[in-house]
Amino acid sequence: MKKNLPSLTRLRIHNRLIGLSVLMGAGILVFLLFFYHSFSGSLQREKNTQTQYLSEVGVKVLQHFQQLAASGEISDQDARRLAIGALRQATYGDNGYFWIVDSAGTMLMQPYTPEQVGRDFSAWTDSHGKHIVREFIATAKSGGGWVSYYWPKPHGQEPFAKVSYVLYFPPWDWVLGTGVYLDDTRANVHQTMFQASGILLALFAGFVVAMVLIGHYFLRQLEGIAIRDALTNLHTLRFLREVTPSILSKQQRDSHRLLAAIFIDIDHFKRVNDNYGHASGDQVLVRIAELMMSMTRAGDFCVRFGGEEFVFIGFFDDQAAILQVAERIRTEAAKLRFTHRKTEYQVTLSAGVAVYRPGQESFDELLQRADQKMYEAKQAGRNRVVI
Ligand SMILES: Nc1nc2c(ncn2[C@@H]2O[C@H](COP(=O)(O)OP(=O)(O)OP(=O)(O)O)[C@@H](O)[C@H]2O)c(=O)[nH]1
Repeated sequence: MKKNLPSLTRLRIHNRLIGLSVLMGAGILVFLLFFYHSFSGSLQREKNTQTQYLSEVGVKVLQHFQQLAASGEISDQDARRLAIGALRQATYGDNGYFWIVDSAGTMLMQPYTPEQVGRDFSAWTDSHGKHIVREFIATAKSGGGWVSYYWPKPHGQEPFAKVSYVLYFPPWDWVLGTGVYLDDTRANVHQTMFQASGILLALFAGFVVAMVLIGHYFLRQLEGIAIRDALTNLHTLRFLREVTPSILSKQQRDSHRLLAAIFIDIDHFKRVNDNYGHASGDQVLVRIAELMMSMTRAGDFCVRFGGEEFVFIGFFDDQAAILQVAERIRTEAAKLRFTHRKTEYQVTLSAGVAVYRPGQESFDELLQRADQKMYEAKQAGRNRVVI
């Protein structure tokens, strides 16, 4: 009999592991959705803060040149020209740039559409009909802030949703703005999400592999506990219950062979414990178990049924073969020599044999009959096999 957990138990454990993995996968998906939602929100806020910060830097550049003019180092006209020149060069990010209008709505600087410079945009509306330049001026003059509108990207015609941070520079009566296109932010979110999902999926895969390996390890440990008796290393009664259906179906497949149970009980075992101690009793149990195991062939197996009761389950060609095995276990057991503090002692055992009657009885009834035969062996004087 293979040393495996019964298939039903294995199936249950596997189903639980699969269920756990599916649950974890769903958890990761929910986490990714939540992450996507909160990350796109916070990235948008972060980009908005950046545009504010850049506008403030832009105003500092204006201040710098304005102060040079105020100190007389350069003319006011040169200061304005140099400031515009510096900010025209200062592009950032994917499609970021500075622009400047005056408070009358005239475009003073736009790096990508220089033909617009000098034109009056005060009445200009974006593709959604919004008077954006008026809003720039009003927002900037009231302390600065963000304005949403539609504007083409550098080197393009099609307008895209954009958010600009606008600030007013009173000395020159200029409005300066910086901005981000919302779809650029979204593209950033998608790229980051793609990377994050890759990392998470790799971690998840690693976790599943680790879980399978750890699960496999504990399964092996459990198999050992559930299948084998700790003292004798024989199969447990629980294991016998689990494999009963497969024993019976094997019997149906090999119906020409006899399925037999040999019920074995050590005679006067209580005396061994009483006379030589429990550890000696354990030693006897271990040696008898080893003896039984040595008699097994492929398909047979031995079970520790109770304290000093064992069952040998096997398939045999005929009744003589069953009796031969039962007798060999009995006679070989009687030859075993045990010692306790230089005192030598031996044990005998009684065995009851029953052959399965297909269609007439259950497996439990087979065991009961074997037990009954063993009882008869005890009654008849012990150290014998009864069939
Ligand atoms: N050492 C040891 N003793 C055990 C173990 N399990 C059960 N026993 C002992 O086995 C003994 C069984 O005694 P009984 O049921 O009276 O049977 P017996 O003395 O073998 O007498 P018969 O079966 O009538 O021949 C008890 O003393 C139990 O304590 C075990 O794991 N180790």
